[in-house]
Amino acid sequence: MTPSENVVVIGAGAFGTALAAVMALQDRLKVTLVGRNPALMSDLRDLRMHDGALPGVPLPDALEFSAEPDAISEADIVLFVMPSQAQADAARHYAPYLKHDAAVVTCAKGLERASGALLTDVLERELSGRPAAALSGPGFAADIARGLPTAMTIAARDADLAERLAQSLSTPTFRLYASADRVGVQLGGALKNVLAIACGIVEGAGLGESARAALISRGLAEMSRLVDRMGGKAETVRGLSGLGDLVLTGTSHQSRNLRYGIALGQQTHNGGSSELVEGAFAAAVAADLGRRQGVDLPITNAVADIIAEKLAIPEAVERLMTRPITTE
Ligand SMILES: NC(=O)C1=CN([C@@H]2O[C@H](COP(=O)(O)OP(=O)(O)OC[C@H]3O[C@@H](n4cnc5c(N)ncnc54)[C@H](OP(=O)(O)O)[C@@H]3O)[C@@H](O)[C@H]2O)C=CC1
Ligand SMILES: O=C(CO)COP(=O)(O)O
Repeated sequence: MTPSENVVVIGAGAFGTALAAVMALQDRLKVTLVGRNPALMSDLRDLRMHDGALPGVPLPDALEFSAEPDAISEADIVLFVMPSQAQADAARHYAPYLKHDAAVVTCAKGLERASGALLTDVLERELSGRPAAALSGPGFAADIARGLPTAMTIAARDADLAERLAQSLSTPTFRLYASADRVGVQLGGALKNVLAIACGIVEGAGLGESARAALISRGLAEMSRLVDRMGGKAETVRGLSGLGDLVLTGTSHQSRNLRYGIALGQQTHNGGSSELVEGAFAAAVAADLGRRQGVDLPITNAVADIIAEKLAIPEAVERLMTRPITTE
């Protein structure tokens, strides 16, 4: 079958490689993984393995690799899969090579540190207003790349675009749901990382499983309040990108955010992790957003203060537990 759509995934880390690998198994898609390191891209092409990002996972023969920015020039759909704080730079770098009608999708989970902006707004700012979609939800790169069943959400302001992207990019093992709530989907993805750190702190400090359940539940309430205030739908946070991803990363040791929180809770964190921990950036940004929007985010604020070493864990627990009694 001749592929009917051309997909480029920019960012050859764990998630970018996993998305490219699962999509390249579909005959209807021509998929290219674009990275910025020519030696790595050449190795991936030759070895069909990315041991640095996805050890032991073979990459499909149909997947193409490039380190050249003009590899995106024929793409119908371009996925930006680098850390949140690199999205603006990457968009600026690749903008001159984008086809005029290409759909662009951010696959990072976070907020821009300098502005507090959602990443779809960052892409639209850097790409002259071209409409951007966001992909988020529960799915570890290793699970996706191994073909384990996963479901995520793709959100665009235009519901037709979200549905078209969900149809195009879904596979028999990687199922996408369409949403028109970009705000809810992206705040869910950014805040769940902060709450996963909170769950890790609870685990690392030995505060118990009951405390973790309370955090997940009250964390979800916090997410809903911010989403509502920012113009999204509170019900979105009960979906894949809120509750789904919070349950996954708040309980699984595969999560880098959870592991970072555990190290904080055990007081073994040495401040210098080489892993990407999106929630460590998002905590302060979300806390600031909450203050500016007048939204109460007690768990997020506590995580931000613990990371900034302004608050010790026992004080954080006392602060959360002695808040005025209220209704649920
Ligand atoms: N891993 C996972 O399971 C999931 C991750 N995500 C999200 O995906 C995003 C990326 O995470 P992940 O892939 O795990 O991270 P990794 O650390 O594995 O990879 C990040 C990749 O981004 C590349 N990169 C960094 N800056 C730029 C830039 N300016 N231009 C182009 N490429 C750049 C890096 O390239 P280089 O090596 O050259 O520095 C690297 O290949 C995060 O926001 C994360 O939350 C979402 C769902 C699942
Ligand atoms: O977002 C993820 C899975 O949905 C990955 O979580 P971590 O970034 O915490 O590893």
